[in-house]
Amino acid sequence: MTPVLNVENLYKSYGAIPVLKDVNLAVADRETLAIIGPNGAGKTTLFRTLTGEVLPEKGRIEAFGEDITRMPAARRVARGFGRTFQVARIFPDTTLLGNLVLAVEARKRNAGERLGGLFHYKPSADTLANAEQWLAAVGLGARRDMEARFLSHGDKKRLEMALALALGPKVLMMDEPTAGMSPSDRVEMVALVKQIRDRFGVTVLLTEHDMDVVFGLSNRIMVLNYGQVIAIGTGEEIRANQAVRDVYLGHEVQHA
Ligand SMILES: Nc1ncnc2c1ncn2[C@@H]1O[C@H](COP(=O)(O)OP(=O)(O)OP(=O)(O)O)[C@@H](O)[C@H]1O
Repeated sequence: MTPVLNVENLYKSYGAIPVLKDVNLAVADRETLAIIGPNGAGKTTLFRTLTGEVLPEKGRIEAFGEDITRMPAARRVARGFGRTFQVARIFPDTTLLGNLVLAVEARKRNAGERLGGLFHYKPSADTLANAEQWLAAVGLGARRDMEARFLSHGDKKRLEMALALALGPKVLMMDEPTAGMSPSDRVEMVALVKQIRDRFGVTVLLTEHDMDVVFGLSNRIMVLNYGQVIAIGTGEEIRANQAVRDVYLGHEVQHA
């Protein structure tokens, strides 16, 4: 089966400093893969080459069999790459429902549908129903008329997830989905991601520092160190890997 994502010999440097050194990776359909490693290992850079925010100097990225190495980020979204950010990107002064209406309409526009004019604009019943469906999917249905800025940090991340889902992703890319969250919000986020991926059949790629989240969510884990892949495997394999223990997990993993 063609992998959802196939990365070959990806190389990126900033000035004289190589940040990704010939990274190879294949991600299977519906897999959840976490990219971990010490600070500065290149996780965010790798993530951004996949979303299209950073262009590699060498190597190739294929998605669903198509070469997307130089494809702009917006077109990747239209190809099925959804994403969330370390700091949730939402529309703070708009209601939750209003946020979702914008996302649903963006998807329709991507699909070539014509929407109403700028003046006298009113979302269609279909758009509203869709928007409500996504809010409900992340557990925010009851607060549809609240302005987004009043949500807690954890709920802003839920809203952002609904925005990403409303664009119809096949791959959901999450940059530190639990950054800055309380332990209870983290547990809820893990449960939500599991529920979403099983219900909608999405492939999930994430970077994350919290090892409970990483081991709790992932089918496979990739470990980067100084821009090189030092290990890739299941949670058990990664826990048992001496090189990974030496550079990253240390004694922490013995308690995980
Ligand atoms: N735009 C840039 N210009 C110059 N150097 C950069 C740039 N972005 C990242 N770097 C450098 O590239 C290296 C890898 O950074 P990257 O952010 O990808 O690491 P990371 O593994 O995500 O780290 P962290 O866990 O701290 O987020 C670091 O040494 C960083 O300082």
